[in-house]
Amino acid sequence: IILTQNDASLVSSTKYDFVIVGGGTAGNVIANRLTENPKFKVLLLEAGPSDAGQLELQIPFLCTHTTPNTAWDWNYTTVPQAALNGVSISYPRGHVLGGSSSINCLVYTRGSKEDFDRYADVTGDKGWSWDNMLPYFKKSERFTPPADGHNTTGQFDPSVHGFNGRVGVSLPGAATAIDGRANAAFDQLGGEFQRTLDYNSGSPVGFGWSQAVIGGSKRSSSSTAYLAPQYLQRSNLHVLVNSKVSRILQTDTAGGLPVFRSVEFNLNGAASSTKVTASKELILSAGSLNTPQILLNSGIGSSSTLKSLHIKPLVDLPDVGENMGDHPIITLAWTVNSTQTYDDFNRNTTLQNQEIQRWKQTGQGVFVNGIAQHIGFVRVPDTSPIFSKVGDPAPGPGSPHFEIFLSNFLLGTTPPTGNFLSISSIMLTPTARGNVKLNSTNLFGAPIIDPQLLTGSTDVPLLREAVKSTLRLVSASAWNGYILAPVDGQPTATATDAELDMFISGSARSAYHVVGTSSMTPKNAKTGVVDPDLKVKKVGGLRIVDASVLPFVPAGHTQAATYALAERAADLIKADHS
Ligand SMILES: Cc1cc2nc3c(=O)[nH]c(=O)nc-3n(C[C@H](O)[C@H](O)[C@H](O)COP(=O)(O)OP(=O)(O)OC[C@H]3O[C@@H](n4cnc5c(N)ncnc54)[C@H](O)[C@@H]3O)c2cc1C
Repeated sequence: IILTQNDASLVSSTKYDFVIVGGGTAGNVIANRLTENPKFKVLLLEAGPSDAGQLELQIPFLCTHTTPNTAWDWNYTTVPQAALNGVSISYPRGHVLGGSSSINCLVYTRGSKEDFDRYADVTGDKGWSWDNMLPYFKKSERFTPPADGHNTTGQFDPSVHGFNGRVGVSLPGAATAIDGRANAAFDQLGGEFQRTLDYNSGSPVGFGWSQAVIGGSKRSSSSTAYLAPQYLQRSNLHVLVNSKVSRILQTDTAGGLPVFRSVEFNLNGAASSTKVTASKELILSAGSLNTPQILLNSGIGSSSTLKSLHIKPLVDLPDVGENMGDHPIITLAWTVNSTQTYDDFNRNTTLQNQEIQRWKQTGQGVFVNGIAQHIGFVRVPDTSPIFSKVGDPAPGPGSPHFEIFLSNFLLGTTPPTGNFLSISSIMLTPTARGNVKLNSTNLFGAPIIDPQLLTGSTDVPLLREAVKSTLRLVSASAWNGYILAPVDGQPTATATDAELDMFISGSARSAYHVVGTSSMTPKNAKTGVVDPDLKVKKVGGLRIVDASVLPFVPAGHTQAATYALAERAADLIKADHS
């Protein structure tokens, strides 16, 4: 049941087996799976509001309207980014039930087999390998016919998908004016643009139809999927929204280790805090930025840094908040000779409202689609000079270095007139590592976020390859008569590397795929924050289950990996308490 402010005393007087901090992508999976056992009493604490009834969170096309500067976003900003001409960039995170899965851009990509095999290698736990994780991808997924009911034969590989899980995943539900030309361009050019049946098979290289977290015509989030009414009816699940956890507290000592099973939270911004204690485990699922913030505020982190902030160090774990990995993204755009793009739906509120009515009444139309119709993954050849000094940052020879996706509109701020095609590239194998730290003047306010985007030695060269590849894609004759001109200031095929690099430093941003700030390392390793079973090192009673535990960002948008890791985590937790 979703509790209200009036139920605070019920929470204080209930004995919970598990308390989960953060009702986001991963946290709701854990809440759902643990309460499958009627003997477990679970409290889920979410800082943001409920997502119920919010159209912008439900309509796939409106995903770009959910952030920044909304009540559903933590509205974070990074520190100035040296490789981005010193600008501070907006860094959204979901602040609502469902977390970032309620506000993200819905793209469903898993990464490569080798990403997961590398997780297994670096943690010493084969459980994180692709072969072991594929059943968890399938367990979380409910592959669903697209809204327009078109024949999807040959557009995906059913053998790698789940059809009975929780999160709806679907191919595009409305055809767009660029579909035919995009497919023709892939086929004309071949090579790096070769098509693949399904990039979610573990071997992503190739281009195909986009897959998005859409069930029917609606966004499928961890809230709509894992906290659907039939699960919220469970009497052993209490969900408290508008409840911001400030820190966790040591409850006792076991086996020489401090045990942390209590949390302190403030309901609806109240000045006084409430405390609850889990009898079995506390699970932090506050995401890659807030999980380390909570740990640090609780005295778990680098002891010397904590001392300098006048926080009593309780557990020395210097890697808390370090090892941050994220994907840089850059979007190119062209004006096009068509009135069939989606730009008018972004700039004209009358048209937008008409389309919202159509979506509500029929579940059809433009708004059933997310941001991309086609997605492809490209691997830079092994012989590239980029790799000659430092080697290939990809986890293996079957993994891509960048992703390209096509949008039938200008992805970014829509100008008053014009029709556009956008092609965005995401550099998938960053070696830059950033960090998140407490803000010394406001420990519980926004943390200091520094992803250090594009500062790894192969980062700019690989993003430059992505831009070159995009320029080759638009050179296909399939676009003749359609693409008119690049938008102002954008490089063309004759640009030098120096010109491309200038464009990159002026235009690259984050794809918001931040991971790694509570990294998994082998049991007994001196580095890292959690063991491969996601238990926090050097303490008892505490696990972390969210994207922050992934030691490397996978070659894909990060929600699919987060769902799968949370599904496995739920099994690990259940097994420990069976
Ligand atoms: C704008 C945007 C677009 C994206 N687009 C895509 C995409 O298209 N495809 C894709 O796969 N991935 C995308 N991502 C990334 C993906 O959504 C995230 O990697 C993933 O959802 C992270 O899941 P999580 O469980 O780690 O954290 P989250 O889902 O962010 O959950 C953390 C939850 O904890 C809550 N919380 C935090 N601190 C506290 C506290 N102190 N007390 C109580 N609760 C707290 C938060 O409010 C939130 O609900 C996008 C992300 C963003 C921000």
